[in-house]
Amino acid sequence: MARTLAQLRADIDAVDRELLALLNKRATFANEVGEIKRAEGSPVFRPEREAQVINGLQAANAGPLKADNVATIWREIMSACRALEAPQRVAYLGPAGTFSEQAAVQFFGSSIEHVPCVSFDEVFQAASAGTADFGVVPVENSTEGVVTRSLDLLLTSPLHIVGEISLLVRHHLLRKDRSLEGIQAVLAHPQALAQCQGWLSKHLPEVERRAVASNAEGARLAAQHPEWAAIAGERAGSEFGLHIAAHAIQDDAFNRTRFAVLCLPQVLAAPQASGRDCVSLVVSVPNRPGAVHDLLVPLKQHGVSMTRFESRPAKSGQWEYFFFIDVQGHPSQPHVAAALADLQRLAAFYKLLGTYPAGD
Ligand SMILES: C=C(O[C@@H]1C=C(C(=O)O)C=C[C@H]1O)C(=O)O
Repeated sequence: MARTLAQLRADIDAVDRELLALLNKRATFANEVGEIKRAEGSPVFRPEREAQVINGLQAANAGPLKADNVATIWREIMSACRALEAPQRVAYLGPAGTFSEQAAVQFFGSSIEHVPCVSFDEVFQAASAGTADFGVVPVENSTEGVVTRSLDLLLTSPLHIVGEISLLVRHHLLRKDRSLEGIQAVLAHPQALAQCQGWLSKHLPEVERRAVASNAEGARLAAQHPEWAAIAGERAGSEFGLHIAAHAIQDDAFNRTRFAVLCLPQVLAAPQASGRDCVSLVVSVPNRPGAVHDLLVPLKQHGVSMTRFESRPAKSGQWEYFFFIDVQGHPSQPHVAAALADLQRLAAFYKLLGTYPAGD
């Protein structure tokens, strides 16, 4: 005979008690791991280990839970276990409600200490000076391309990349009012204004577009000035009590932003191989014909695939460039190590930005 609602709920309650006991047992083990790490002076956060835990569980998952949900649940479990070892302080472009904050929470789980900053420069500074253990900054958007300030800061920063996360970015027009009537200015971070320029030109062609330090800052100001609207995500809207006057106004429905997770090598050295890894580096080449072509030959020769190639002006006034390159693999793999060694030999400037488990 089918069980009643009350019986099923009693079964769920019993399972929850078992889960709670098991989760606490897991947390006790993590605490012990923390003691060993403290004695050794080794890092609390081990992204490659967390990636292996999630990949292993997804492979073992018999369902009906979906693989994505398994990842989300365990990311939170590991975040709580990690916080027992030591709280991780994470810097990002604030205030509360930014996509950077969402990226930080999605990457580290919600058991972190938030260090909201007013600019990307301050995020780098907080993580370099030790006010935060990690920094999270956007590096690339699928509509607008690279986030130039982040790349320029990476070039000279002592921080290295230890992880990445990509978010689907949906921008809404947020306002005290629900209508588009009487809007005198639209406030947002320049990246968001650029990602919505088609919609703005069509629906609010005469309205001033005003760049502010972050989308959440725009939302905060729009909450105080009913004649202003902000472009930001849902998180910022609810944070500042605004209505969605127009939904998903970004020009590309699949608009995504990729964020890099940064820290000092003393906080966390390059993560070991997780099985699905990425290497980021920046190089420059001598200003002669064929130099860029020559640089890429070792990648082909050693069978290393390149997933990104971006150029940034070297600011020398000489039409010289830095190239930001991502390749698949880990330096512990001989073909990757050989390709990187060749690259280093050919480049006039070479800096390894980081080795880390590949994001989604
Ligand atoms: C428990 C550990 O510390 C942290 C927490 C983990 C977890 O909860 O599984 C995994 C890796 C670390 O980020 C560990 O290193 O094994």
